[in-house]
Amino acid sequence: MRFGWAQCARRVVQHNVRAPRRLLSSQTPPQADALSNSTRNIGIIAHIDAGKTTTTERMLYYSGYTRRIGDVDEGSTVTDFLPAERARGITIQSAAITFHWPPIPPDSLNAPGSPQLPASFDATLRSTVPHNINLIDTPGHADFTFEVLRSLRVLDGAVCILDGVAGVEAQTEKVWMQAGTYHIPRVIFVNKLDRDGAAFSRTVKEIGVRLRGWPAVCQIPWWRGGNGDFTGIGDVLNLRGMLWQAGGDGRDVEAYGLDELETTNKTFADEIKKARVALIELLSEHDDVMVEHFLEHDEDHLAIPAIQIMQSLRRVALQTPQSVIPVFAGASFRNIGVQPLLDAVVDLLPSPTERPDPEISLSNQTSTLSALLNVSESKKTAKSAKKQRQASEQNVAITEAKNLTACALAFKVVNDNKRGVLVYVRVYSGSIDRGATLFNTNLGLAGRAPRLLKMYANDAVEVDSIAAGQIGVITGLKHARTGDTLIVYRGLQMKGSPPAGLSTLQLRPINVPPPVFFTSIEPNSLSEQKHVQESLAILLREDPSLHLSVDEESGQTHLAGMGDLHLEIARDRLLNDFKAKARIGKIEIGYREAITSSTSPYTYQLDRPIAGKTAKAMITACIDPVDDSAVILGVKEQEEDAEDGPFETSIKLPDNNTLHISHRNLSRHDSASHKNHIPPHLSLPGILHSIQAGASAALARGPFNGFPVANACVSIELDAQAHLFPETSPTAISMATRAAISHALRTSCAATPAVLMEPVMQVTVYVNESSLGAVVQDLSSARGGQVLSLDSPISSIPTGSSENELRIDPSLIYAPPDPFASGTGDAGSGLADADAQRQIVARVPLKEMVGYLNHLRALTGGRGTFVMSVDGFERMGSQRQKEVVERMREF
Ligand SMILES: Nc1nc2c(ncn2[C@@H]2O[C@H](COP(=O)(O)OP(=O)(O)OP(=O)(O)O)[C@@H](O)[C@H]2O)c(=O)[nH]1
Repeated sequence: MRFGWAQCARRVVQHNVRAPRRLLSSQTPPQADALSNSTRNIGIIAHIDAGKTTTTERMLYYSGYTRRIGDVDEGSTVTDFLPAERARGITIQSAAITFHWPPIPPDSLNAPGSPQLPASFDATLRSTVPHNINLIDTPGHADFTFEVLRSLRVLDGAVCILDGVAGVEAQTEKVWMQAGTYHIPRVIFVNKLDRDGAAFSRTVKEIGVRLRGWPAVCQIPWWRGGNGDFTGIGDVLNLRGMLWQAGGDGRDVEAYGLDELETTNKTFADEIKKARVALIELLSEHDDVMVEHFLEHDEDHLAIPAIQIMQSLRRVALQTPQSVIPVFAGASFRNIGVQPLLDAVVDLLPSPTERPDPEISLSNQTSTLSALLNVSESKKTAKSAKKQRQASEQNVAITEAKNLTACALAFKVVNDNKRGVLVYVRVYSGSIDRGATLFNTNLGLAGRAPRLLKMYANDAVEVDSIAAGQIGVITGLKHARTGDTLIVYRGLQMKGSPPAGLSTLQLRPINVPPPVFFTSIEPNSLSEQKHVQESLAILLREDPSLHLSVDEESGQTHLAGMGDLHLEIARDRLLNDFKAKARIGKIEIGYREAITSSTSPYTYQLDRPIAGKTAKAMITACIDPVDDSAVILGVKEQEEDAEDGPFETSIKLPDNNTLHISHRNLSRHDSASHKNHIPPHLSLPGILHSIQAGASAALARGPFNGFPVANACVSIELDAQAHLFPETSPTAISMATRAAISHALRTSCAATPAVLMEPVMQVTVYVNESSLGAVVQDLSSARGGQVLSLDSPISSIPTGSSENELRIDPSLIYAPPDPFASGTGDAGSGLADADAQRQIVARVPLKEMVGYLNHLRALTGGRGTFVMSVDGFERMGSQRQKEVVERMREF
């Protein structure tokens, strides 16, 4: 008998909805709450090539957004729309697309309002009502980890796609853990089960061991004909087999009930029952309500209704930390398994209203957004003068919070050829209306939002507002960058700013890792310079993990980034997308240099015209090395508040540098005393800002070989009466600071030479036992690395979050047998075999890791993989340093 899934298939076939853009423009916006509840902000995460884009294309097709399925290999996908992505077949930028699942029926396209949600989902699956899905397809390549991180911040849930042949790969593990640190509930889709060598069972066991969660197998593969042909799935919740028509577009699906399967394919029917028992047992261990259902149904695993299982799965998937991971199966390239995955997104992943309150920082203190909006939270007594002051600033913010009408995070900036710069935002509270004045709390600037858009990959629809919980785009913002917080404040004027405390409100910022590769950029001619600079400025707004500096001596511009592919893509975008005419140098490793001796204070006096106006300023600077041979990655810029007394402040700069500014005659917090010392046309915050800008510029180019300076403490002594004049402008202060510090750097280097520091990576290599010796030998001898640990993945669980501490014995995980697996138990899991997988963790200089993948593949018969991230910068030995310096001279 055929039944069940056909109903769902019909839903897809019949509702062949066109792109839903008409819908948004014609429809009355639904109530914000209902909209939030029916919204899923989800990301697709995985290792490179697992099939994220291929799966996303199917999602768009089945939802009715596209009328044909895009193909990665033909370069016709919707989400990978950049020419560089299409040319390489990889995702570089996370694309944000909105669609509905299940699709909105064509006959209700013009109906007013959005689909009504039932009062409760006790008796109905969520996936029976159309939901609004904002999906972000993220890159899988390690060079774009920052792109993934900034997307994770705005997601409420994620689908992790695994390659059923490769299993859990190195980058998957990394992104999985990153999503875990943001407490993002995740489901897994084991893809590519149609490929030769696909091993669902081994993959499921790897999920348990390497992703450190209990896999809840919701579907099992249906291999037909005894030859491993993957044609459908066994639906463990609904106890049925689902068969996709071979070679079709995936809309023709037939369902076979357990009774029918018992007669036609008993082994498969038995396996579905076994999977059901395992699922109920697993859920009962983590969900008391499931235990009750089990008892109510006379301890019959097969008698529990699918809806109760789905509700239980949802409860456990939303637990923090997530210890149960729902697992689905398919082959998106063959159009198998994508619709049930979409149902799972709606049924199992949370709506924005079910997510933890977003973290904020306010006047250097962390809190949450709802605590800010809830005045009572603020009235905490503070003891020290410093704390009282901070509390009072916070109270200002909190009493004024009633006027905060929206708070959003700009998580992505894209330059669109047709529409100009698009700023993608996630709104966390209130609603941004068209024409609203937004205050950027990172830049301290106000700007208007003339147009608001909803994005359908590279297609856009204009909307009147973006409500809380939604992802949308603002056009026309001149300065907003990725990572900036935008607020709407009642009564805010374009030139004004919100009250003191509120103007410092920031949603959780992301630390940008230090760049480790760089290249030089030179405009082909003077007339090209402006366009090259403007194009670079847009690239930097889009991607804060790119860094720009100008080498004063050679006049060259240096662009630094996270990896060679990262810079290669930036170069392509500059030359091909922005049509900038420039010469781009070779990609080189970004070293740092550290001074080794202190200098005495040196005063630089600037007295020359700037832009036709007389400019004067004096700055006294000295510099000390920080006694630390390895730079700890501390790139967060943070101003530390000094206690009361003479004015003193320390600002942490990237690369373990510190800027210390003092002024004997000023009091830290008595602004009345400032008026007596600081010329009226200047302000203390403005002066500090100019000094910081000058210091950053000076430290960007070291005295030894022009690499950025690391591990230095710069002290600036400011004497407003002696150093500031009526002709002193912020630019003059910045230039004088830069000159004073550059002089100090040269003095130090002349006394004792500076030393070079090189980026050292933490490398995790996954190899089979048989290649372990060769790889360890290569890492530690040929590459000068230091092996830190050598484990089978099961015993190498890092400590940290409690999620990471979950250890799972693979023999306790249920997984159906793979068609060609041998032996029992862990057969095919790759975990108990003699040639089991091993994990090597080592610290290796980045220079030695260039081109490592090919070498590793040669050493391991193509089976080894690795991930790496910057661990810090370390002083180089003199021979190594000499070689690098000689090579740099050629460069
Ligand atoms: N046989 C088979 N191939 C697949 C399947 N899904 C994806 N592929 C192929 O795998 C390759 C990578 O697919 P993508 O969708 O680009 O993978 P991705 O995860 O988006 O890759 P990045 O964005 O570069 O990380 C392409 O050649 C796809 O055609 C599948 O289910 N079966």
